Amino acid sequence: MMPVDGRSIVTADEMRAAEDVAIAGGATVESLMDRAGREIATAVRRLAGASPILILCGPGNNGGDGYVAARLLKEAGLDVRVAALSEPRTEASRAARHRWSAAVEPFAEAAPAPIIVDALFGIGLSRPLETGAATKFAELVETATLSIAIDLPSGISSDDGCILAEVPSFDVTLALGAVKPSHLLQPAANLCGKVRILDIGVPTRSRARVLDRPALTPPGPEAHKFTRGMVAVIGGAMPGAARLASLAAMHAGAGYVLLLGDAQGAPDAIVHKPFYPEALSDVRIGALLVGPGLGRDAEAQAKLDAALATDRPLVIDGDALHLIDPDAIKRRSAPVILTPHGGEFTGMFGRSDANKIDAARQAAVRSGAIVVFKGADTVIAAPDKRATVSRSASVWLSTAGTGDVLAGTIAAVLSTGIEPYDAASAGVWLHGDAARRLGPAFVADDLARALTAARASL
Ligand SMILES: NC(=O)C1=CN([C@@H]2O[C@H](COP(=O)(O)OP(=O)(O)OC[C@H]3O[C@@H](n4cnc5c(N)ncnc54)[C@H](O)[C@@H]3O)[C@@H](O)[C@H]2O)[C@H](O)CC1
Ligand SMILES: [K+]
Repeated sequence: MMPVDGRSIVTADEMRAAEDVAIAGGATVESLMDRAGREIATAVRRLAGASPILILCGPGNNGGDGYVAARLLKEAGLDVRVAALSEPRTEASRAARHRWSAAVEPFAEAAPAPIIVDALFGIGLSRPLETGAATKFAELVETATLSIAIDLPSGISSDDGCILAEVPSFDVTLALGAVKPSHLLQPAANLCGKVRILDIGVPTRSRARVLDRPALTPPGPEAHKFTRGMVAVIGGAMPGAARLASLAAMHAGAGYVLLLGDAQGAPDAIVHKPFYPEALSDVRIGALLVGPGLGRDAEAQAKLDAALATDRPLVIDGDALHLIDPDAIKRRSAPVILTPHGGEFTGMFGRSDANKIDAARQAAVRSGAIVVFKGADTVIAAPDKRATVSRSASVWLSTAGTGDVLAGTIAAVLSTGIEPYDAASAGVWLHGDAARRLGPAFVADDLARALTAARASL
């Protein structure tokens, strides 16, 4: 059972293509299923101990994996029952069913068990479970002491984070071969519990990955405040937001933070001046941040235009996202990172039918910028189609000012001169780690200060 951080995210089609490559290389569906079943049995044994197990098998190869695992767990001496939703319909799952020598209970009549293993549907789910089956399924999962989904909780579609019918939430999901988008994208991700990957011997390729702990180096002995990174934050109508972003930039490791606006109450370490456009052309500025609390009036627009006119790397957040034309960003030669939440994203790029990963990619291609599409399932995408998805963030991040903190954090990392996509990813990681450290009910100021500990942990 492998943790998911840093691993590739593959769609159902990419998984099937990987399976085809393995089969062209000499594997068979049966051999892949045997391997998957063996890995599942080992994982379930580790998780379940000696408790009685009920495995729910569906008609496809997900069900086939369930029959193989059931046989191996029974051979290992465990108390295992199988209930099937219908007869197996694929050749491999029929063969696996055939090798299960004990009874197969009708699904509708299956008695509960402490351990439930869901092998009803995996990446092949194409429509919601029928109402009766969905109700029975929820009952069995909810009364179990431990519920384990094989590949995906049955009822969620693999690639878009959507829940097709009411699906109970699981304690553990064992992703076969690789994580799929719905293990990370909301609302489906919330039903998966802990996600672990089982190696089934099918190598996968993808340009999408799960966010991993970044490799940021500490300052060297020759470092000074400007080589550590200088961040300039443009203040506006709501000065608290820019102050918060400045505070975050300091705690995320910037060497010098210049706040161009009202700095009342900000720490003395933050240098402050009234806004003047020429200040933005200082060649020592490693990252310019515009947007938090900027306002949306003519003055705000003028400040944004001044920022866009410089050749400094730029983070655009909050109000500035409402003022900017995404197609205009492409004309800039220096890097741009956009940090929209859902509403800002739709406002800028319109509604998209694509999943959140592809929507962020399309926005990155259109704007030529790195797009940080925020949420509990933040996606970072680059114009070259690289994408990184953050594991579910702390629910306590849903409080005022945390977006300003993220923007300041990303600006701090960007100011050190590292590649913008890596800077955005590292910023998202530091922000999430700071939130994890704080636990419940923190305020954005605490979050900014907790970045010191997050940064120190790298
Ligand atoms: N990808 C791999 O390398 C391996 C995957 N394995 C496992 O196989 C499943 C995918 O199997 P597949 O047969 O394609 O799909 P499912 O088992 O998810 O089920 C599809 C099956 O069910 C029918 N169906 C779809 N939705 C419903 C519904 N709501 N109600 C009733 N019937 C439905 C559909 O028509 C099909 O007949 C993957 O997740 C892994 O678990 C291999 O075992 C190992 C290699
Ligand atoms: K399943």
